[in-house]
Amino acid sequence: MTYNNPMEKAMITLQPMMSALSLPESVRQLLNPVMNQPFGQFVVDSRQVGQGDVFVLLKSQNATDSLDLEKVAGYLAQVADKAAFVLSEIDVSAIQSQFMLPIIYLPSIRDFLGSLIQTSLQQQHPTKLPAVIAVTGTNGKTTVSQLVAQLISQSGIKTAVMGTAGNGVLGEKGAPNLTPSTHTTLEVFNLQHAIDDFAKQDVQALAIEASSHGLHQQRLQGVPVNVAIFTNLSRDHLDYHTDMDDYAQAKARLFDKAHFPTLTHAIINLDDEFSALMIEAANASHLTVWTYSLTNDQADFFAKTIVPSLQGGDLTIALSKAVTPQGELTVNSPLLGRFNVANLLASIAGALALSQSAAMGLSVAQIQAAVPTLRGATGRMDRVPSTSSCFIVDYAHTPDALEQVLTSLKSHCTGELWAVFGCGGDRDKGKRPLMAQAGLRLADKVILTADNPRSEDPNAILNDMQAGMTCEQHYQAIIEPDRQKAIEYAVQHAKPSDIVVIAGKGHETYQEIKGVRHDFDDKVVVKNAIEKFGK
Ligand SMILES: CC(=O)N[C@H]1[C@@H](OP(=O)(O)OP(=O)(O)OC[C@H]2O[C@@H](n3ccc(=O)[nH]c3=O)[C@H](O)[C@@H]2O)O[C@H](CO)[C@@H](O)[C@@H]1O[C@H](C)C(=O)N[C@@H](C)C(=O)N[C@H](CCC(=O)O)C(=O)O
Ligand SMILES: Nc1ncnc2c1ncn2[C@@H]1O[C@H](COP(=O)(O)OP(=O)(O)OP(=O)(O)O)[C@@H](O)[C@H]1O
Ligand SMILES: N[C@H](CCC[C@H](N)C(=O)O)C(=O)O
Ligand SMILES: [Mg+2]
Repeated sequence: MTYNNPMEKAMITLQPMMSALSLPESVRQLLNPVMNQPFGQFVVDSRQVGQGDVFVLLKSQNATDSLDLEKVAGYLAQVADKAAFVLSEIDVSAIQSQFMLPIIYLPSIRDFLGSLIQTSLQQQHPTKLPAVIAVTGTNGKTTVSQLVAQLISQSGIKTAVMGTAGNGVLGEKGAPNLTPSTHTTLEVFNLQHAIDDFAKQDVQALAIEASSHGLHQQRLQGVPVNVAIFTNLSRDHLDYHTDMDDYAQAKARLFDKAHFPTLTHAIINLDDEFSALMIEAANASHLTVWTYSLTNDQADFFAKTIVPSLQGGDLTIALSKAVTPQGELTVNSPLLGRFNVANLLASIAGALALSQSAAMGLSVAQIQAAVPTLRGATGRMDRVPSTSSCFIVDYAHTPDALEQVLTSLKSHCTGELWAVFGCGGDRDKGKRPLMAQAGLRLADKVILTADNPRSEDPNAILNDMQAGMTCEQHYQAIIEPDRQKAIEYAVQHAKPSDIVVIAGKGHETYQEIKGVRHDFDDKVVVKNAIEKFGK
């Protein structure tokens, strides 16, 4: 996404924006020299800076690049003849004299950058921003954000969604019309512009995924979040976060009013061991906390009965008096998998909370009516039609997700359960053997293959996955680095009563090998294999 600044675009100044921003006095003073300097817009990438723009220079997340002044000098040289001035997170005093433009050092800029961008957009064309529900957690963010968006949209409220599977406004009957996204949580500039675009289209509600990277890097700063949802926390991203505690603290930021002053409600999964940390953060911010659970009848949203099937399940959900005097909700859910009952509870709670927070007038009855019409997110527990075996494309790419998926499917499987999956390159290596072990423990037949190797050697990733495997497990697993061949093998050899799950790439339409993205869509490959082998 790029936003050009055509010369005819009105120039603005910082001065009139000040009353809408709560900036520390020290920051205001630092900004004084450029307070009345006209500019076009804030831009965070030197390559996209147009004439008269402000270049916001951010520190790299890459440890070796983070203070590489030679690289930074290159970025500054690129904008020197164009930018009105520079706001820098990096101390460039050692090279500043090379450039004839004002450079203001603001090490805390991420604390207010989103608000700064949003206020500048508001100054150019005022809009009413949507009410926002943000979803964090290791697994289930895309699913919950899409479900909650559908529940709200079905009641006639114009709703948008942003996340891994794409960004867009929900169309009629709640079908999302998504433009592919570069990130689960966009970087601050693209995120604020996307929200501004939604506001211009009169979007009233927005469900957004908050990744731990996004929270840690403050990409969501300035997003007016009303309701925050926590799904769960399990091993992932320990290439980026130092340990599970650091990872959990990043997630907990979403429940802190110091970061999101517009928060009113927190929706928290009581079944997760990190729920206490999230509840603590929410309580410290005096939020209304609603919990949900599959096992604990003290939760505000409790799945009292679950009758699962391969088509979804019949549920009775007990609602606490703190939420509604209405008591119980009986629904038929079209979503496959026990964990999707948890996702549904989170979504129902989120929709009711957003309605309360932003006075949208959504009723429990409206939500109940919408549940049977819900569609799961594409590529999550997604059945590919076949006249024989059951083929499912799923996005499990963590040990816990794989375990949840296989456990759910095992209970419906009268034949053998197959799992075809790999692990992504340039991502947390520690999860590789854990994913393999989850597959080997729960599936009868396992095919280890490539996911997105990115810059890594696919065979090296497969070796990491096989670390610690016993002789018996080696016998149980087939290793096939070619993902298409792996899928075709499973489709060809599956018997009618078998269930085959192809996990890890879900909605993705590419496979990234040595930095190049090749067309690859698990659902298309499965469909073609079904045709090829007459399944
Ligand atoms: C680890 C990580 O999050 N990296 C992100 C980070 O990269 P970086 O700091 O290394 O970027 P950089 O290239 O050094 O640039 C630093 C700054 O200089 C600027 N720059 C850079 C080059 C240039 O010529 N001129 C210039 O001004 C950049 O715009 C940036 O502001 O900032 C970049 C720009 O915003 C992001 O694109 C990049 O995401 C990378 C591609 C990535 O793969 N991120 C993944 C891990 C991620 O964020 N994933 C989560 C989801 C995880 C999950 O849910 O499972 C997500 O939210 O998508
Ligand atoms: N509540 C849950 N608990 C455990 N596993 C889940 C849950 N919901 C979904 N999953 C599993 O995780 C996979 C990814 O789900 P989803 O895309 O909704 O998660 P996400 O948090 O958005 O992932 P990402 O970090 O890639 O954005 C699903 O395909 C399913 O296998
Ligand atoms: N949001 C996740 C997606 C992983 C999907 C999997 N297919 C892979 O490429 O590892 C990540 O960026 O870690
Ligand atoms: Mg996601």
